[in-house]
Amino acid sequence: MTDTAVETTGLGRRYGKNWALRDCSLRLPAGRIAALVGPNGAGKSTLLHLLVGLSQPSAGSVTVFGQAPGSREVLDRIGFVAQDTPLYRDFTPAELIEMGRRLNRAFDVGLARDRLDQLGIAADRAVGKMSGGQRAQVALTLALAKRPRLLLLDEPVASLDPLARREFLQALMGGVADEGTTVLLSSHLLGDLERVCDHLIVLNAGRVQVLGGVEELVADHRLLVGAADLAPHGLTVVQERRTDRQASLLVRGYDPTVTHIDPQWTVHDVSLEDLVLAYLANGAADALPGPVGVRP
Ligand SMILES: Nc1ncnc2c1ncn2[C@@H]1O[C@H](COP(=O)(O)OP(=O)(O)OP(=O)(O)O)[C@@H](O)[C@H]1O
Repeated sequence: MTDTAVETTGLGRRYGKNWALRDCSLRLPAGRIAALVGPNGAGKSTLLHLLVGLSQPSAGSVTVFGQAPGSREVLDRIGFVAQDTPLYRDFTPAELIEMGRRLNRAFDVGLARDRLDQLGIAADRAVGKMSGGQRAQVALTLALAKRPRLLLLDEPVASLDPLARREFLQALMGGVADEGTTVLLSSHLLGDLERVCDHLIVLNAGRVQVLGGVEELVADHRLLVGAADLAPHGLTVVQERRTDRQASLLVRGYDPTVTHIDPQWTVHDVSLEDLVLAYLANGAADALPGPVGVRP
């Protein structure tokens, strides 16, 4: 038994000349709910596919619970909901549940049926005739019924309405809190992620840009606002915005006992959304474990 769910070292995946993922080194402790965030084309699906063994590394290495991805033993422990929730469209949920039971040794048929019942999703209707949101719920149900130790979700809530999204995330939280499941959840909906995730991975242009616990990261950043001509110096600035008179600086590692700022300047907490957007806007800044870094 290992307390590390996912570990990658120098992991890279290239398509032709282009690196979809480069030099990715990260560790995801077991039991965490991690947000995987980044702009379109940042490499999120590529990373998830490498973890499931659907794609092979071009460089570096990856382990899931200490083993190479793709083996039967590892696959038994992973639930994966791919982007656009591909399901056999002519099949009904009842048939998909039966297929899940035959393919997975630990498949929980009762859990799957009960969950669909609660959601009011008919077990005997072809999934191809369902709405995108209902299909997403069926796909999540099948993944949860595997009782996975690692749940990988590639933009699972994109097609859900706000109520369904909340239900989905609550079910996710409930399910994983009971079971201690590790979750890696790719999404563009930063507000949702802030509520459910305790760990953050930001990918930008194929690289890991930010990595760490959400609480620690949020606590380590501040927004400083004040007159532009009195702007403080010597701070690690992630993003700077200026008008003629005013400046606002999103900074990392601000310590009021060390850095003096003008009393007219104000200091504000940041949300996870502020933090992620600031890093994405400044591709040269990063917040990785280890020394504060600005890449050459
Ligand atoms: N099979 C493939 N063949 C060629 N290029 C690919 C392939 N899969 C992904 N890519 C490229 O790799 C890069 C990363 O793609 P990926 O799908 O991992 O991004 P993403 O972060 O999941 O994006 P999105 O948020 O749009 O889903 C993109 O430039 C994409 O065009």
